[in-house]
Amino acid sequence: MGCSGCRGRFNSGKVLSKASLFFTMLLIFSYLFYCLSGLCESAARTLHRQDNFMDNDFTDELPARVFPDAHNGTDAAQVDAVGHSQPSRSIPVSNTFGVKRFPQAIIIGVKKGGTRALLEFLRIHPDVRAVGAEPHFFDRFYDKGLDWYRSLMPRTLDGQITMEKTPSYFVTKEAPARVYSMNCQTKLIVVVRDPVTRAISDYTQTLTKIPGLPSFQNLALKNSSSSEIDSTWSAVRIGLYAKHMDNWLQHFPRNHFLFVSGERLVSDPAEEMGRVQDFLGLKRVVSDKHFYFNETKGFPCLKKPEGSSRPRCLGKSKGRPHPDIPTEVLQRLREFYRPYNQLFYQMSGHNFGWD
Ligand SMILES: Nc1ncnc2c1ncn2[C@@H]1O[C@H](COP(=O)(O)OS(=O)(=O)O)[C@@H](OP(=O)(O)O)[C@H]1O
Repeated sequence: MGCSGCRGRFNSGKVLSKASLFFTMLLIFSYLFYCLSGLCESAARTLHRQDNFMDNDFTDELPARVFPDAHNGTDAAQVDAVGHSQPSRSIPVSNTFGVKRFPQAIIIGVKKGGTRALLEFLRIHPDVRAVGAEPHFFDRFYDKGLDWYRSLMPRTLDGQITMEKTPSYFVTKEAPARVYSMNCQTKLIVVVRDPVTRAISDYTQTLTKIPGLPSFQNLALKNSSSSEIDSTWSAVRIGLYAKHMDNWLQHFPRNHFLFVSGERLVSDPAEEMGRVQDFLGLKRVVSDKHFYFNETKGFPCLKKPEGSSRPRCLGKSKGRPHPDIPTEVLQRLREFYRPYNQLFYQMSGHNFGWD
């Protein structure tokens, strides 16, 4: 009895353990099948993405070294329709699939051109994976070595493109040779914007950090009695696109570059994204169905993705109101930039119509 009871228990135990083994195997196979069909990867990416579309004065300017979590978005804030950050509630997902690769494409500039918008729009694409924060490897942290740089990259599966954006590369003398020595096939994207508005945008950003900053006109002109532009001021110098481009063209052929219009990225993001996807050899997945114009923000934002409660705009540091600048100073700046712009139109093969 005891024995049969035991046997009985043993038998039912055997049945139970067989059943549980069967269900465990079933679970493992289903999970493997799910992952092999790429679904678990995209689920993980969805969670990362929701975290990564955040206020960018925060991520843009924080190098990877200081805040490594910004790269996978695990400690990020979410941004609502008008750019208010909210604490992230999603579960961090550790993604161990794929391989960390050097970026095949880099957004190298220009500062305040619309680089964050471009990167975040690209991240909707299932074949693009990008670092959240700016790595600043080719300008500030080059001595850390290529292995350090690669370690910052997200893992990618075959066929996916790794990307990063650091707008200061465009104006860094050493950057072209350094990028070339990493990979001479690197695709380079430059988001350009009218250099006058770009300078004001740059100044507006500095003003938020240094409230007692002299006026724009004080900094832009060599002295108050002359109308000579001070091209040593970084806000002015960065806008000499032809000069910086010349440095890049010493190392890379023209067909390695794509010039994105910062203005059109705002007025017609889908069209501009079409060009970018073609350049990267990607299927045109990001299209007008992903965007809507947010009246409060005054900029295009991403439509509410499936399963998310909120549409997504860039953070409040993107699309700040600019101070009024005297007309004669604007006029003077336009004259100053005109010859450089003309040269840049020739170099890029595109007239951006800033004059
Ligand atoms: N969709 C959308 N939403 C918000 N802002 C947008 C968008 N598209 C382009 N822009 C413009 O991007 C400008 C900031 O450029 P960057 O992201 O390159 O700045 S940074 O260099 O990374 O600091 C930012 O400049 P400011 O308007 O001067 O703030 C915007 O004009």
